[in-house]
This record gives sequence, structure tokens and C-alpha cells, in this order.
Amino acid sequence: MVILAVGGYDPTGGAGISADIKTSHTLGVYCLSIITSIIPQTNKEVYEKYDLSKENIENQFKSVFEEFEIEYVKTGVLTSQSIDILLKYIDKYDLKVICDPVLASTTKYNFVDEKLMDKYIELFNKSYLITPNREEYNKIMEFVKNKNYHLKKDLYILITGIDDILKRNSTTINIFKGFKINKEVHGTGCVYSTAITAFLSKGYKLEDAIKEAKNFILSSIIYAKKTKYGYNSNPTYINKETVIKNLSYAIYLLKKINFTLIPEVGSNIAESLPLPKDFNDIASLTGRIIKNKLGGFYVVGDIEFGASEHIAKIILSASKFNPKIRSCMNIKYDEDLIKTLKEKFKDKFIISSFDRSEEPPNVSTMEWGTTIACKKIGKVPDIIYDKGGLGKEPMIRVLGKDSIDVIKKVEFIQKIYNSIKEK
Ligand SMILES: Cc1ncc(COP(=O)(O)OP(=O)(O)O)c(N)n1
Ligand SMILES: Cc1ncsc1CCOP(=O)(O)O
Repeated sequence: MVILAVGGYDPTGGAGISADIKTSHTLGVYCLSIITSIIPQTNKEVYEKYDLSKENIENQFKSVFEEFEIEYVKTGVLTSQSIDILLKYIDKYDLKVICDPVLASTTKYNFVDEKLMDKYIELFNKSYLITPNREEYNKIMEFVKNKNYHLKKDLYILITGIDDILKRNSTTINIFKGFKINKEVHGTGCVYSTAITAFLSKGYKLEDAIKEAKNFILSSIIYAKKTKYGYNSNPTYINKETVIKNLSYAIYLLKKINFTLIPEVGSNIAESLPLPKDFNDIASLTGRIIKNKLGGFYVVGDIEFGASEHIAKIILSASKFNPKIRSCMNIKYDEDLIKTLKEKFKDKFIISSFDRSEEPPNVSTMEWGTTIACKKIGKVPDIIYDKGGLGKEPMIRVLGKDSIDVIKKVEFIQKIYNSIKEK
């Protein structure tokens, strides 16, 4: 698959063409790119907008269309010159244009004047989809009304926000629910519209492309790159395939460990999609990891979503404190082990716990215990343990960013346990 991104260049890589290429590459789609303007900026301000010449943009278009067959084009920051050229190519190659009408930067630098707005309306009427945020949508509709312009009836308009509204011919077709994440990530809009374009190029129907891109953008916000003045887009794709592959490899690694920290109830390891809503967003073994009679263990069952209850509840609670924590495994409790980890490895493991005797009535122990353990230290620990209760085995739970991370922690913990027991 190939898409073309036409937009501005942001040297910090947060927005513009850099964000488009990162997004497309992450989604396995080859991204051609045409630069309209060079826009040095930070998360505090835009320094300038240097527009490339008509001739240079003409040659950029000429090169990509000479070298590639192109169906989908995503646009970011545009200039009059680049719109004039693009309009000709739309007609010549019957291009499907997804136009992200970037009227201004989040740092309030205007990219568009009235003359350019006229050009944008012309482009909208030759586009497949436009993806304005709510503010951009209102400005566009006010401009259209004031100038007595009209938008073509078959133009899809996705008004982006926490929830996104898909319209066509003034009719709402669908609403895509989202999450409010308190993190302003530079380039989010660019990444989102490019992700939609990439999924369309893979053959997704529009509403499926939007849905998948919405999930994608949440991961990219969660894993955004921290900068001096904010966060930059860091397109990250974690889907069911990613989770199943991680768990499969984690179990492969576990089998290479002399793993003996298996509780009587057995162990399970689980990993979730980003921001899991329920058990169905979390994969684990359908069985358990259980001891065999030779001092080793069996891995029982397959990897399936919705298979875990106890570990899933731990992940659901932990991810509310830190959405980067997507995996957990329960292992056998040992007092000396916890004591040693606390005393000698506090720089490697953050440890917290809960006491079952303090459990209030009518709660889920795993949800309540995990929440208590996180609140106690103000973050999600690497290890949550409890000393058991009436008919309840004491337990250690190891948490991490994914199941491979968890297994590597378990491997280290097992080595510490072995060294203690050898003494
Ligand atoms: C070169 C360039 N392209 C696009 C933008 C807009 O990015 P941002 O201001 O972060 O807005 P969203 O992408 O989040 O809508 C830019 N600043 N520079
Ligand atoms: C029984 C039990 N209790 C705490 S973890 C555990 C094993 C894993 O349970 P599940 O497979 O329901 O996550």
C-alpha cells in the first residue's frame, strides 16, 4: 500500500510530514511526501512559515506520480500554490483526498488567510473526506455561509474531538466515542487523519478506518514523546495481533526459565489492549500455568481474549492509574523473597501491597487490592503482594508495560528467589 502526504515540515517531528511518515510506516503503509512549507516550531510557538515555490512543489508532485501509482492523498498544511497543483492532479489521477484543514497550529499560529480559505473550499469540493476539529469546522461553515459557498453533498466531514462526528450532506452518519486523556500531544490531528488514510489504503471501509484510527491515536497519545515544553506524537500501534504475539513470546521466554514460583492456584499471565474497557480487551491463557510432578510446569490452554478474570481485574484497575501498564502475572508468594526485594532491590522494583483483612464488603478483591496498592504509593508498582486470608493463598503479582516486560521481571525475581533458597 502507498499513500501520499502533502503538508508542512516540522523539524521537531511532532506534526506535519514527519508525523505522517511515522504514522504510515507504523501501520505498514509506504508514505510518499510532498512538502509545501518549512515551519520551524516548538511546543510553545511557530517561528516562521517558509512556503516552497510553485516550481519546486510542481517537481515534487511530478517525481512521486512518475514513480508511483497513487490513490489516496492526505493533506496537512497547504499553500495556494500547492492547492492549485493538487487540484490538477486530483482530476488527472482521480485521487481520493483526505484533507485535514489545518487552519492554525495548536500554538495559535495562523496557517490560512481568506484567499487561501477560498482555495480550501475548492479543494473540499474535490475531496473524499475532511477532518476538521470542532473549531476548524465552525470556522469553515461560517466562511461558507458568509461567502454563500456550498460544500458538495457527498463530502464526508469528520468533526474530531473527544468523540468524533461523521457527517455527510448535513446528516450525522456515526459518532465515534473516545476517551479524554489529559495530555496535549503535538501533531495528534496529523497522525489521526494519516492513520485514517492508511487504513483506507488497506481497503478498510471509511467507518472501520475511522474506528481503527481512533484506537491507534489513543495508543499514540499514551506513548507520546515527552519534550521540554510538551509532548510530541509518537505513533504506536497496539492491536490484538500485537498482544497475542507478545503473550506468545512471553510464554516462549517463560519456558526458558527454571520457573518454580507457581502458586497452588496456578499462574496466569495477561496483556491488554491500550485503555482496556473490560475482560474482552485483555488476553491470557484459557488455562493456567501449573506445576508438574518433575519440579517443572505445564502451560495449559490457548491465548484468548476474555479468558482471564483475576489478572484481568488487576490490569483494568492498574491501567486507570497508568495506561502504559498493560500486563500482569501472578506468582507464588514468599516472605524472604519480598523482604530481599524490598531491602536490596528497591532501585529495581517498586513494591506495594494490600491486606485482605481490611477489605470492605461487596468489592472485587483484585480491583480493590490493586487500587489500594497503587493509591498507597501514588503510582502503579512493579509488584503487588498480599499475605493471603481465610482460604486465600498469599500472592505476588508482577505488573509491566507488556507481557514480555513482565516475564523479564519474573525471570529476575526467580533468580533472586533461587539465590535466597540456595543459602
Ligand atoms: C508542519 C505542521 N503541520 C501541522 C501542524 C498542526 O499540528 P498541531 O498544531 O499539533 O495540531 P494537530 O496536529 O494536533 O491538529 C503543525 N503545527 N505544523
Ligand atoms: C486464581 C487466581 N487468583 C489470583 S491470580 C489467579 C490465577 C489467574 O486467574 P485468572 O486466570 O482468572 O486471571
